Amino acid sequence: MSHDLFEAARDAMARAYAPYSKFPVGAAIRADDGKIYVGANIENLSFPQGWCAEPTAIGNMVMGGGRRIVEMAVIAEKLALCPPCGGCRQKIAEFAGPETRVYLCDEVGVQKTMTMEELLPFSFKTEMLG
Ligand SMILES: O=c1ccn([C@H]2C[C@H](O)[C@@H](CO)O2)c(=O)[nH]1
Ligand SMILES: [Zn+2]
Repeated sequence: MSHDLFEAARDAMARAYAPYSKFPVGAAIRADDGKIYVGANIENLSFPQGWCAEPTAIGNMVMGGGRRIVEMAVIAEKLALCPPCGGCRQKIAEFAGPETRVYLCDEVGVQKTMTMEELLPFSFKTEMLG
């Protein structure tokens, strides 16, 4: 992964709105249009109404004209690694393939690389709709 994706995720993390958890998360997507789309978690006083960094980045990608995730970086301030939560894995999978790589980063750089198949094995597939 090139350094620009990591730096984009780190910059996005700095813009997180996480006054309740104090757990800022940043995400950066390199999309099929060649652009980088970023997101951070955005919390709410009504706690369940807040959302994760990954869907912010996905929303920015879709609205910006990107359609597929080529690769993605996720970073959190307080953990060595921030594995995407279950809901985020399903959301990422919608725009990714089994070999799409997700880079789990700390403030130094990429610490772990995972494929979507590793993050979300035996996932619900469109074929199952019949
Ligand atoms: O994959 C994840 C997991 C958690 N969070 C956010 C949600 C919440 O604002 C904070 C603490 O759970 O971290 C993310 O952004 N992405
Ligand atoms: Zn999540």
